[in-house]
Amino acid sequence: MIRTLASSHSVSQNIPSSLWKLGRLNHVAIAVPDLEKAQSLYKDVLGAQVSETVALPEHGVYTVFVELGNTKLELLHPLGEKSPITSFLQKNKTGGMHHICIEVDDINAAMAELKKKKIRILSEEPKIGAHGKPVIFLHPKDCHGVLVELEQA
Ligand SMILES: C[C@@H](C(=O)O)C(=O)SCCNC(=O)CCNC(=O)[C@H](O)C(C)(C)COP(=O)(O)OP(=O)(O)OC[C@H]1O[C@@H](n2cnc3c(N)ncnc32)[C@H](O)[C@@H]1OP(=O)(O)O
Ligand SMILES: [Co+2]
Repeated sequence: MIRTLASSHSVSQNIPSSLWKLGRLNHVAIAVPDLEKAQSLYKDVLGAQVSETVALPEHGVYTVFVELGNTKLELLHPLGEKSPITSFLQKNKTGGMHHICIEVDDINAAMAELKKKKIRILSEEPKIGAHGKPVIFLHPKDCHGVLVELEQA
């Protein structure tokens, strides 16, 4: 149902009764064809605090984190022949927004419920993500065109 916003700014709350809930936005990930150039943009041009490059062979990516205070950017570059971001970069040659990562308080409960709701989860089990915590990915075609990563808070 569509509600027209008049004088009130209250947002209608429709909280499903589930065993888990969404938390903070952990990061927004950007896939880039040249990691050093992207690192330099955020560090030298925009003046952000930027991490070293970390290789995550389990995920097939190199990552760099940019600190933004309320959240982070994750710069991604393919690692290895089977990187999950290779075809994305072939389609988006100058790079582009690749996924968002939202924290959850119980990733196993989230996984069980989302499976029941026919949202495709892109691994059999959670993997350990860039912050040493379990993560899963939800298929972009089941999330209105956005690849969604869920990370155990
Ligand atoms: C370290 C960790 C962390 O932060 O802790 C990370 O983030 S690791 C970050 C890297 N890891 C991951 O992304 C893992 C999960 N991702 C995957 O398994 C894959 O990337 C898929 C999402 C399945 C897509 O794989 P691939 O691009 O090879 O498949 P595909 O070319 O057949 O794509 C299927 C359809 O999805 C679309 N598609 C592909 N990637 C997309 C994306 N990032 N956002 C939105 N749509 C996307 C394609 O355009 C295509 O749509 P059309 O059919 O309409 O053309
Ligand atoms: Co990520």
